[in-house]
Amino acid sequence: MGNVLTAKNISVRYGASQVLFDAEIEIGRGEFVSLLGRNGMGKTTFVKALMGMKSIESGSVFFCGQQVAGKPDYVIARLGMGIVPEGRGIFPNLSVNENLVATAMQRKGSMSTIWTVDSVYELFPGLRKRIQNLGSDLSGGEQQMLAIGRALMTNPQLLILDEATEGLAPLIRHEIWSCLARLKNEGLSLLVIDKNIKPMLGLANRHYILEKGRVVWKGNSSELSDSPEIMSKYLSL
Ligand SMILES: Nc1ncnc2c1ncn2[C@@H]1O[C@H](COP(=O)(O)OP(=O)(O)OP(=O)(O)O)[C@@H](O)[C@H]1O
Repeated sequence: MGNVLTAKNISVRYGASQVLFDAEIEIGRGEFVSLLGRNGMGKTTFVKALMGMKSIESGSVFFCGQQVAGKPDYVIARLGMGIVPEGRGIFPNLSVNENLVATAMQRKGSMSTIWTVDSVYELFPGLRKRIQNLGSDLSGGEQQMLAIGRALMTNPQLLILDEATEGLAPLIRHEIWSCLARLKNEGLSLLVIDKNIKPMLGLANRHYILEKGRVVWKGNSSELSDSPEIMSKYLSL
């Protein structure tokens, strides 16, 4: 079926300092891929470069069969790249319902579900109870669910999550992982940045490790599980 995303030779700098060096990633349709690495290794920057939120110095990004490198973020989003950003990015002064409606794109994504406010509330029943509450009134876990719901409302071809379980209680984290497992089972392609390696080993098909802006390792979950030296060298595990 081909890849939903193929990025090659991605180099990015902030002013004088280069933070990505020929980074690459491939995501097959329906694949769950993780992007791993310690703090400050370039994961968020890589995702921003793929999304058109950070300009790239060189490299190519094929998304859904189109070259999107250099295109603005709203064009790439419209093609179906959805993001749950670090820090969640919800509107604090809009209600839960308004937050969801704000990103809605009624179209067929890569899943059998066409996401509407109702299907998001069915995925996260807790959010339905908070329908009229402002974004700022929600707990951290509820905000995270709302951020995922917002991204699903775009009916994406690829969903990217940057540290979606950070700072959440174990039970809520578990709920987020179950949600991602369900989305994967329904055929959504996912790219996930997260520090919790154990659930990632269970869920992800393949992994990429970034170290100082370079992809230093890639492989599947059993290869990573069988490489304790890689995990301790690059992930401090
Ligand atoms: N806006 C910016 N201006 C200058 N340097 C930046 C900027 N954003 C990030 N950097 C630098 O780029 C490097 C990569 O940062 P990035 O946030 O992409 O890493 P990360 O792997 O996502 O880390 P974290 O898990 O801490 O978010 C770091 O050295 C960081 O200090």
